[in-house]
Amino acid sequence: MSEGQHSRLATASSLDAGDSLWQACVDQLAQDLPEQQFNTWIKPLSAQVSENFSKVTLFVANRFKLDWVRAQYAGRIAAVLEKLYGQPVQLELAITPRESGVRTYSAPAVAANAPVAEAPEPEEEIAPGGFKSRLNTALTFDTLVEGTANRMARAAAMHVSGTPGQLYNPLFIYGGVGLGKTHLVHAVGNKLLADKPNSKVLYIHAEQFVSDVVKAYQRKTFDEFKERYHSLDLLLIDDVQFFANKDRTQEEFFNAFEALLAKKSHIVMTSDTYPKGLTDIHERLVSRFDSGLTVAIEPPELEMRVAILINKARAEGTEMPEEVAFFVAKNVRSNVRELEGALRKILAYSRFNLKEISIALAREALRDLLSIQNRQISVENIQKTVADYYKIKVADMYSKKRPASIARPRQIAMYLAKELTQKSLPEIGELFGGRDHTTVLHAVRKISGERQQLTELNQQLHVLEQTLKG
Ligand SMILES: Nc1ncnc2c1ncn2[C@@H]1O[C@H](COP(=O)(O)OP(=O)(O)OP(=O)(O)O)[C@@H](O)[C@H]1O
Repeated sequence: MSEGQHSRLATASSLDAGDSLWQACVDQLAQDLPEQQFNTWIKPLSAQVSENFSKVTLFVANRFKLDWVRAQYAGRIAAVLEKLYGQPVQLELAITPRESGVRTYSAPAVAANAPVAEAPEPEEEIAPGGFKSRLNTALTFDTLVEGTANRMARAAAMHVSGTPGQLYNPLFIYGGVGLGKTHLVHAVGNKLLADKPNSKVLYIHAEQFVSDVVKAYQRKTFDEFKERYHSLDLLLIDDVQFFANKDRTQEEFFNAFEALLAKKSHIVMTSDTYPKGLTDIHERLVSRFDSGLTVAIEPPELEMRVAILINKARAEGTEMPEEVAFFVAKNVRSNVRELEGALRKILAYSRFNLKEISIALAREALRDLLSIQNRQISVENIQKTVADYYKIKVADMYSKKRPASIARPRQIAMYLAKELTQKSLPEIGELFGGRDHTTVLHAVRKISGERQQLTELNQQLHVLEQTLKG
């Protein structure tokens, strides 16, 4: 890299780099701290990073929080910043000025299933007439990379945003954490508002709906509540699994649901599981969830992960070489949120060290993450986890027995071994009692084909993958 490139990096991107440093720190803390602590104390912080990154000022809402963050977290935050930056960083805490003109960086929404009350307020789109849609305008179809994993869900969502109230009502989108469900529903709302700005669109997290019901109940304002919800053209509701065990909420949602469908308004829902997999939700609601179109979003496949990395890096003003994207995509497999975290670490690392992005740099920036992965996912671990899950003996993974009750879990374990480790087909065959690589290939193809067709198998694989990834 030339001298000129050095100074360009150091100056032109110093604001972005400050942003990246703080975001990388937040990502690390999200992994290190219990979710509750992270959401309460770290996520609401905003940071101001000095020009040369030697000083970071954190802004906290009030004196009480300032004292608490200083006592409980300042040391830890400083240590993470130092590790990321490679030099000691001076940390200061301050109370957020009321009319602050300073540019600060807020924590991104990194933690899964964060309680809505503590989530950062989304940018609110005020449609004519003053209706607040609560949409995040950054989450559009344009910024959502398409791949096999989300093709169907994306196509259905596109269709709904173009002609709401007709086909696929309700649209029920399900999948594991960080796979883009929230992004997709915001995209539906943003597209509809772009096409028809007078539409009444509302995005709401299921927990917020629960809390609206509780408030309406306490304040006896059910008429307003009903008017608000029943008058919508498009209701986007995220994470409906949170309705479990909330009877009153389920009743109100049922009413809203019926009212909206009757007037041909559209409902788009997301959940971490398919409707019949939901627990503690009334049957009449579950059957309605399933009465339109139910589509899954799968974990992104390799090519899609590569494309996501390259696109997101470009959006940050950086070209990520394809081989680096491939290296990262091979190693970070579980979901898009983790990919984003890995990308932020790499960008921050490259900016602070004034080094171009390469595989060596990515390996260095992600060393903690890679070592955790290498430690956790081994073929032995997969065999044990799958055997436990299907209640067979680990020894059956190597045995020659063929009854379906044993052969199938064995095929599932082979499939997972191919998916989650770097081992080749012959190596996997060897670890499964010296089987031929064609046997492994057959298992991998069979299970991945069936996974597309059989919801129950897909669900079991999701559970196994989550378990193995820790
Ligand atoms: N296909 C994609 N292309 C680009 N960005 C994506 C894609 N899928 C997900 N993302 C990004 O990944 C992050 C996580 O996605 P999102 O919050 O939508 O996940 P989710 O499925 O709703 O997860 P959770 O269940 O944890 O809420 C977001 O920043 C989102 O923009």
